[in-house]
Amino acid sequence: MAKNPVRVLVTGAAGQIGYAIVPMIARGVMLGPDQPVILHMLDIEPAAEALNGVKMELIDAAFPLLKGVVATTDAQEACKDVNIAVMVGGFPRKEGMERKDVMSKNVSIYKAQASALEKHAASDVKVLVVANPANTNALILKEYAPKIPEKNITCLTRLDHNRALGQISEKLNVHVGDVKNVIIWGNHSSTQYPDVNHATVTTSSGEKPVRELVANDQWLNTEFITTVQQRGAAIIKARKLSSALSAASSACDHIRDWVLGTPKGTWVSMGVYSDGSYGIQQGLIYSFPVTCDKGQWSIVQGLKIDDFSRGKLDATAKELIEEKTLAYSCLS
Ligand SMILES: NC(=O)C1=CN([C@@H]2O[C@H](COP(=O)(O)OP(=O)(O)OC[C@H]3O[C@@H](n4cnc5c(N)ncnc54)[C@H](O)[C@@H]3O)[C@@H](O)[C@H]2O)C=CC1
Ligand SMILES: O=C([O-])CC(=O)C(=O)O
Repeated sequence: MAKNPVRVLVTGAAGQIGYAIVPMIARGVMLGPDQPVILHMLDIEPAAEALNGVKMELIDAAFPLLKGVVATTDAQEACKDVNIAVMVGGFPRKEGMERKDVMSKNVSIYKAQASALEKHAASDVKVLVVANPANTNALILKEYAPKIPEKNITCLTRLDHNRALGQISEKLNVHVGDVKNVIIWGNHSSTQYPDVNHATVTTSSGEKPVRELVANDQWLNTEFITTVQQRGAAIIKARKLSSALSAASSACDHIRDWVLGTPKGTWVSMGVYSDGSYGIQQGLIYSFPVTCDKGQWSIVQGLKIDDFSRGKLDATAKELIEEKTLAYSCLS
């Protein structure tokens, strides 16, 4: 029997990531090739015409799984009965703007959209915040939508995770699909800590630790980390636009694994509400290694954290605490 359609909201749908992600969702990349979807697309009034253009293209693409499209500038209408919400809409930093100005605009947007989601979305809606500052926007959304379970509000660090897999694959000249269990700890910012201490590569003679195969701790502890931390900036420099196809693809990976589960023996990175694991204070949205089963994520426990890693985990937590303080000062 055919499945009932799942309603998927994409905010900022007329933007770059929006344009890349909606055809992926309509093709089953996010929820599977047998899962019909109804797309809800939200953008703001100045982008209404462009948003309608995206809707026209979705109709023209004749996707068999796409059972309906809602394209609107009304947040309440956009959020109505949605099961999945991918929050991409936001205010980008413009020349001359201070970090506080960007933070102020975005936390106000996320406060308002939290209320629309809480009132109108399905009670078990799963939320993924992509727009920057992603962790702090997600935290604000959580605080202002108290009826949405905190476990249902996450932010995207899967792009950083995939970037780390990509760098190891390039370094070792192995297929990216054979590399697993890297970790992104902390903030989706340049303080994030890409950690390979538990990562492995599947080889013809079994699974081998990445550290052993790379055999270059100097590279792993310096250049590898900064390359992943700075990859977003490198893409902006090269494209004069920020990452869109990789961000869209990683957002699909995030939701797919969350809903359909992670493969046995594999974890992924997700920005989730800290429960105090690994000494990270509660009350932050922090990226941890997680496994997913039956629509629920769980933080991977018991990984050994050496002194080098401890310092990095704490430094990115410190930045998130500062962002949280700044966000609240913008809202007060
Ligand atoms: N977490 C991650 O890994 C990544 C995050 N990003 C972030 O994703 C966000 C979107 O990036 P792009 O698509 O490249 O930007 P973009 O500027 O092309 O698109 C953003 C869209 O959001 C819309 N928007 C603005 N305010 C809105 C509101 N209140 N409600 C609904 N829509 C609204 C804009 O009109 C625009 O269409 C940015 O904040 C970017 O920094 C980008 C790449 C990776
Ligand atoms: O900095 C940006 O706007 C883009 C971004 O988050 C990334 O590519 O990781």
